[in-house]
Amino acid sequence: MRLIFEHVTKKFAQTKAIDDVTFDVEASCVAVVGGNAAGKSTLLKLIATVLKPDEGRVILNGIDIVKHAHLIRKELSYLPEEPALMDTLTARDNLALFSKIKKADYSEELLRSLRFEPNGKKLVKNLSKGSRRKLSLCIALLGEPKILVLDEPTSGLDEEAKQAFWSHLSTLKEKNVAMIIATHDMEEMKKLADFVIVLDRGRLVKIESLNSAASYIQL
Ligand SMILES: Nc1ncnc2c1ncn2[C@@H]1O[C@H](COP(=O)(O)OP(=O)(O)OP(=O)(O)O)[C@@H](O)[C@H]1O
Repeated sequence: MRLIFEHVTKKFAQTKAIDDVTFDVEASCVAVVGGNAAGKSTLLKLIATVLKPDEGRVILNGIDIVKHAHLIRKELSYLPEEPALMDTLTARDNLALFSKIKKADYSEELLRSLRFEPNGKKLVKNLSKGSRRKLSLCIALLGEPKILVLDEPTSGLDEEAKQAFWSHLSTLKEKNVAMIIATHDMEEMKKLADFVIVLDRGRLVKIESLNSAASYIQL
């Protein structure tokens, strides 16, 4: 994956959530880190084409994603920090519904690999935070997307589920799935990521390579 940010700014009223960010990375897996309100979720939303920049361009694999959002949306799956689930349906019904929307069946193997055992009768609104997270992850991974944009994917997961998830991502990386992940789980991310992008109050403060095979140009 090649991801280019060219002088990208995104404002909310007076707040510059992303402030003149510029980088050019070629990598399979990019970690986005920073403290609260650093701009991580906003950066991911720009890549997922949920938001448009006020200034600048975002180019993903040669495509200007503001001009051609529909092309990127076909290949990309986005897990928001607060995923929208159908609360009044069961987990299985959610999986069936999102499978239809994404035109991709879910497999028992996927559920097992994320340690998710959906309870037949419970409605999603009554599930624990961790179970809701596992369900959201299963939905995000439906249909074998080529690019994953994941916002705090392991938040609320227990240790076993976290390990299972990182190991699943590692397998996907071997299958050439590209990933951009905002996380506080840096120990695990260091094993997976080729680059770490560090944000602070909307500014790019550091971009660090963790893998000599990956490359970047900070313009
Ligand atoms: N929809 C919005 N309306 C107004 N301000 C927003 C909106 N989204 C983000 N912001 C502001 O933009 C800044 C960056 O927010 P963002 O959610 O991108 O940060 P973050 O690094 O993901 O934070 P956290 O780790 O706390 O989730 C914050 O000051 C936030 O209040």
